[in-house]
Amino acid sequence: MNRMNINREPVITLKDIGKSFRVAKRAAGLGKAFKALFAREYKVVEALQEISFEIREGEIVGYIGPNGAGKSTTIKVMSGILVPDRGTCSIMGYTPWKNRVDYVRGIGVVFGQRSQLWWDVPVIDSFEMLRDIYSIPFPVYRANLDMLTETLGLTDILHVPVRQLSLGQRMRCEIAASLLHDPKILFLDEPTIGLDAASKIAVRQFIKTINQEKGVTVILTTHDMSDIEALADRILMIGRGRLLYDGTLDELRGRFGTQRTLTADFRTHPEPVEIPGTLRLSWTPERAVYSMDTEHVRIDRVISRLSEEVELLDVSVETKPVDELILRLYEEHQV
Ligand SMILES: Nc1ncnc2c1ncn2[C@@H]1O[C@H](COP(=O)(O)OP(=O)(O)OP(=O)(O)O)[C@@H](O)[C@H]1O
Repeated sequence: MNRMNINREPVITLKDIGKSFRVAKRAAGLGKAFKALFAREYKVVEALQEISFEIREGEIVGYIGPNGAGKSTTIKVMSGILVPDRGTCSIMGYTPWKNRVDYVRGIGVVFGQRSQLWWDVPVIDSFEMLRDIYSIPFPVYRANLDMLTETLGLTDILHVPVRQLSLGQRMRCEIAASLLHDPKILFLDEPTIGLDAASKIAVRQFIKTINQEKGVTVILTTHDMSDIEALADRILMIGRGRLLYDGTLDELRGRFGTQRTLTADFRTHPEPVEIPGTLRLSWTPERAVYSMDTEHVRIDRVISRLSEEVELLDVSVETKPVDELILRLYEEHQV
């Protein structure tokens, strides 16, 4: 994210948004299932409970949480697809579900699990239809199409029907489709789901570019913490419908920041070495991995203690990977 691009005024403001769903209870057993035919029982799922946050223009925000936490529901509310039960939402001055026709001209939405492209026609035909739907002036459409074709590498696939595309190719087309009308805000719901490593990197790079060069504000839900690490330095974490964390990745690192993992390579030494104050995560005759809290034990002491026992060839020290930090946060909030 380019901090210079960030405007101080919030472009998105959610206040006390709540949404519940009434879902039919599944009856267990034949007798109960038969009874349920006549008297359906329902339970209420509190998908969102008093969700409040602000996002400023130019930010890239990672919206994370375990399965069923309420991420997609929030994106649906913010993109005007779903009306919440309570609370207010103002995005670029619009209430998404009230001024939907005007509002959608300013936003782009990509649901990784669902397509906005027409399945049986070539990609370019879907793009042309979107040009009509959004009444995009021809010069704007042409310029955006050229830019998107080049940066997302679409030249060879524009004339292929969507159903023949690989997942990575389709996702690049979905992202292009969401940006043809020059939206100021982009909602991405799991944009890298199922993609191979190269496609993930390409998608991430592109998101970064449009944020930096066009100032597009990006809200991204993902289960892939490398997406978060590569793109978002602000994280909103939701669990069981409640907002549980709002902070930067660096703040999160700082919170669990004294944890380190030490990996040592050495000449063959089959017997494991215990080092007080550390937890030995693995030991093979040539490699050992220890974790430790640097508040309680000094790394140089651990290394010198180890070198008394083995002939060290290489040592590396790492902070906890982001995946682990997030897991700790989930554990802390019991979600
Ligand atoms: N249309 C619906 N009808 C009934 N329940 C729903 C509906 N949509 C969502 N829910 C429920 O609301 C809760 C939040 O769902 P949501 O899809 O927002 O979670 P999520 O964080 O996006 O999860 P995932 O990571 O699994 O996609 C879940 O308990 C889900 O079952």
